[in-house]
Amino acid sequence: MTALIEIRDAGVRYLSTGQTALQATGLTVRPGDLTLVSGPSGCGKSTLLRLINGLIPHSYRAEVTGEVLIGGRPVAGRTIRELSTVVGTMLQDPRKQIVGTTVAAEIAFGPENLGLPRAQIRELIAEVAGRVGIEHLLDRATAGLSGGELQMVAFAGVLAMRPKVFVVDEPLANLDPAAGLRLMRELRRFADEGGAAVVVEHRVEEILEFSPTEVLYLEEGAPRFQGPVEDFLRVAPAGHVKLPFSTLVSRAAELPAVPEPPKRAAPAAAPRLEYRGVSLGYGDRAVLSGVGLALGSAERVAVLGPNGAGKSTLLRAAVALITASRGEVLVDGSPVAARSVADLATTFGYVFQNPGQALFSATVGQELAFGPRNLGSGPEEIATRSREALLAVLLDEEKDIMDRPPRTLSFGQQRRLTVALALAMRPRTLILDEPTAGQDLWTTTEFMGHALSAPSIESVYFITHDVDLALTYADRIIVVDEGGIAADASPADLARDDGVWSRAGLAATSLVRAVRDHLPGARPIPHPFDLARRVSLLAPSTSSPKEGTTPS
Ligand SMILES: Nc1ncnc2c1ncn2[C@@H]1O[C@H](COP(=O)(O)OP(=O)(O)OP(=O)(O)O)[C@@H](O)[C@H]1O
Ligand SMILES: Nc1ncnc2c1ncn2[C@@H]1O[C@H](COP(=O)(O)OP(=O)(O)OP(=O)(O)O)[C@@H](O)[C@H]1O
Repeated sequence: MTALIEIRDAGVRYLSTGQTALQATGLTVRPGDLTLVSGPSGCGKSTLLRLINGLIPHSYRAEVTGEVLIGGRPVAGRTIRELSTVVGTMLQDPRKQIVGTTVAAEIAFGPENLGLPRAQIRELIAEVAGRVGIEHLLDRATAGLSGGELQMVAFAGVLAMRPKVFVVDEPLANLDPAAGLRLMRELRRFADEGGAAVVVEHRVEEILEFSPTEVLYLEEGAPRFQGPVEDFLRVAPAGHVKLPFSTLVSRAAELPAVPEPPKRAAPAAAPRLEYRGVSLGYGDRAVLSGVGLALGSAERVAVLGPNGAGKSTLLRAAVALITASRGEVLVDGSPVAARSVADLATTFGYVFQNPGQALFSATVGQELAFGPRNLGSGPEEIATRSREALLAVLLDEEKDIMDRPPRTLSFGQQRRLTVALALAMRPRTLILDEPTAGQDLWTTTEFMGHALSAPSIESVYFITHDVDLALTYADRIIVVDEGGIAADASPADLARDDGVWSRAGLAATSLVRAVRDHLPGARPIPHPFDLARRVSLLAPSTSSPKEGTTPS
């Protein structure tokens, strides 16, 4: 049987930086395969996908060695257009691939280019939208969709092209658990029907039930493990990929210990952010109504909820990116509308879901200087702030970082850069929309730890679909659903509240199940900051001998 993808001893060096991003990598994908690619942020996962879909060398200037065959034929000499009929790609940032102004037009775009008759296209739109659960969005403008909605629309657009192979770059970060499940089911079905899928994902636990055929684990651009998933679970670096809780417990001794960042008591009497009877929406689309909520100045608050529920909308109001149609939003006790831009910028460091919305300078150095310069900082002060911020997000050692154009960083590195931009303003509260997208577990733990230890930071409010991240980092979890605040509780109480959990479509991950089983009624998960503590607190009796080491 001809392999759909055959990569032999491939290497990639980007010409813009001279950096080798991939070396000595091989991969064979046959019909029926679902291949999982994992590895730390910046290890070369997206680079590998770009080799498969032809973006390298067509759209990125790069020196390529080795051999890449798609559908049995070398990619060299084939156009991206031709390759796109074989390989369907879902990028990490869906905004980069959506061309249709409405959702229906987006799904129709590929089939129209393939010259399919109108009636068939109409049927295809209905079928694909039904399969991925976006029928209700068909008439919507793509410009006004939430991050997760957009991701599913991009997926539907690719599905409608009927490719032979799907390559999907970190699909789960922006999706609520139900949508993630729908997407993974479609990919499995796609493979079972004779296609194949290559999925880049850190959240290994969530891919396991879809029986990946093979795992390729990259580190610093080279394969460190390649083989069956059962073997991978034994040797995978436990601090880097999200493994099932039982696997973590059995390998607790290997987990990195990261100290919990200091908490600074807040002298302020008023909450940092308060909503009094607040309604928010876009034009005549009401999203949230009658919200009453007070977030403290020294709290770590996670915001969970389904795609499109209004999580980003809620927090955008903190920095006046959206104005309440009713009620009042207060910052440190006074109306947000009355506060100056500079004042808001030093109160809240706001990090968008999509780095493209925040990065616009020619180099990382200019990007970092922009905010502090507007606050009146001089060159020395700017240099100090930039250095500190890069250190906090683990980008200080990246080659020639200050002179690099931001677009030459990996997606995860770009996301961390946007956190650095916020930190350079020395805000008191960080607001992070999906902080873990593009980040492996170790990077997340480290950079969240560093960021929260930054001297100015008193509190952090973060939006996430990663239930475990919310359980381990937050003091308090807020669930946004059905136009309002559906729950507001401590992580431990919320984990045990089966009602909210299923109503809001949250995933009962293996950690959630462990909380429910191991510590009935106790006050558990006292936001154990690091994994080792989390494991020891939840299952003190089960630490077993070290099994395997890092993959080799
Ligand atoms: N600029 C906009 N114009 C019109 N509607 C919008 C706009 N931005 C968001 N919406 C709609 O408002 C609702 C809430 O969007 P929001 O981005 O707050 O959701 P979210 O909970 O953050 O979702 P996700 O988990 O997918 O990021 C969605 O139905 C979305 O389609
Ligand atoms: N266009 C580019 N030009 C130069 N260097 C690049 C470019 N894109 C990525 N790199 C570099 O190549 C390396 C691999 O990047 P890649 O995007 O493949 O990583 P990744 O594993 O997908 O990361 P992430 O999980 O953070 O998205 C990184 O060091 C990155 O900085």
